[in-house]
Amino acid sequence: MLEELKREAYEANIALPKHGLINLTFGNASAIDRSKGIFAIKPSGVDYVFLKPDDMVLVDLDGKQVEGKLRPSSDTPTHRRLFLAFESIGGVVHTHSSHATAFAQAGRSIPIFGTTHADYFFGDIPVTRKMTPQEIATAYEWETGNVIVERFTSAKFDPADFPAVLVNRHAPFTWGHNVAKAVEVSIAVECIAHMALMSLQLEPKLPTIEAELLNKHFKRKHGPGAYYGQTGNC
Ligand SMILES: O=C(CO)[C@@H](O)[C@H](O)COP(=O)(O)O
Repeated sequence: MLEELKREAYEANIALPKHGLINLTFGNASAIDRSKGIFAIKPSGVDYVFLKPDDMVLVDLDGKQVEGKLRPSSDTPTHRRLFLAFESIGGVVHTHSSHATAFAQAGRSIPIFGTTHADYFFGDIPVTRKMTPQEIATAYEWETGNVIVERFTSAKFDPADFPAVLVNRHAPFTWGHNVAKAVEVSIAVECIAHMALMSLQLEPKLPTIEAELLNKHFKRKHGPGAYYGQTGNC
């Protein structure tokens, strides 16, 4: 069932190590078929080297596993929470890319210092609050999705303008109109985080980008007729 969806999710998952966004079995990617309310996600704990398209696990939006011999990713409830909250997205990616994860572990958003950043995000890449001991001890992965949704709802962020978040003490989650776009955003987040870290080393008091430059770069990429194709490494 849904062979094409499983293939799409598979391609996104194997792209993560190819772009240096994860090590070992960290990270996961998922793609949703909105017409069926089913998403395909990486199986838990399987080395990316051994992954096959048919290993992808199918889960519905109620959290029920509808197909797959293997256990779905441990982060499946987080992906599901995001698919339910952000109805325009078609794919979610979670990585542990080093520089973006450094900002997440430090509880820092990624400040917008330049046009590379402004091409993808309409401002700083936000970080969530820390999760409470209660949230960690109960439905941790679902609550991880909740703190992301809470961050976006409280700031009135449009998930299309900010297709990424840093989960405090954890790592980045990204999304897009399809999972290939979510992979591209994950590549951009890691590039931008690395540049931001180096910029802060060069100038610890560096102010964020001027509004006119942000508007010019973001709007020319995301305005009417903008090209949404996938690019390679940053
Ligand atoms: O958040 C983390 C680790 O902190 C995840 O990246 C897991 O390591 C992925 O686990 P599975 O998808 O293999 O269950």
